[in-house]
Amino acid sequence: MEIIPTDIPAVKLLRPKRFGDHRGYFAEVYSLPKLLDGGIDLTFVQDNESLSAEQGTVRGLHFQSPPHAQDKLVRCVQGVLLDVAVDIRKGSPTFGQHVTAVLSAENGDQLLVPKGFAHGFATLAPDTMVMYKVTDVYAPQCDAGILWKDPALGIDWQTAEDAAILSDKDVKLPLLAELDSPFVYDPATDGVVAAAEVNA
Ligand SMILES: Cc1cn([C@H]2C[C@H](O)[C@@H](COP(=O)(O)OP(=O)(O)O[C@H]3O[C@@H](C)C(=O)[C@@H](O)[C@H]3O)O2)c(=O)[nH]c1=O
Repeated sequence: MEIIPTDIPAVKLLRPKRFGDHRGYFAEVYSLPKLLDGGIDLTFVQDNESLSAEQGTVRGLHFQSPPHAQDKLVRCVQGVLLDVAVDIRKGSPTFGQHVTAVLSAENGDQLLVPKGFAHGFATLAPDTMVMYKVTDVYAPQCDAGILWKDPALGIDWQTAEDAAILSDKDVKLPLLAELDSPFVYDPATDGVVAAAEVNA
């Protein structure tokens, strides 16, 4: 398992080793000890899967607020997608900046999107299936997000804006400037403390 830093160090690209032979390949796509070796100490409690039929489907940008904030380990098992993580940690030197990664069934790459980031993706092929592990359960009362095409984010989604397919919920999400982020950057850990803890 290669763990590759990105432009925002808290976001990591994971590349599982593939053992190819005449049948195809074998890969460990998740290994607790290998992640621990790489300094990633997370307990995942739920595995999610979504299928998007059309190329140009955009899901995001989403996060769950504390006390149900989630780290996400995202991979593509069919098709190809552009995965996006936006830093929404107040006080972070990279606040408002983002990381993108092309994840595909072919490349097997995974993106680790930590707490304090809004996450989304655009499908770059039809019938794209995404699987991701999360460190907290679904909590609809903590569900929040930012508008995917917020010009302040400057994300190149590789998708025509007027043709993108979104949920009714996602077209109404606020701009980053309208969001009071619940995450505060912690320079000691390059992670987050919940705003509630800071104010306590
Ligand atoms: C996320 C989620 C949704 N649901 C339900 C709620 C709803 O009826 C249906 C579809 O939910 P959504 O429209 O929120 O699904 P979707 O837009 O695919 O949401 C996902 O987007 C990506 C980008 C993420 O990062 C995820 O964390 C999640 O927010 O599934 C669960 O039961 N459990 C879950 O964990």
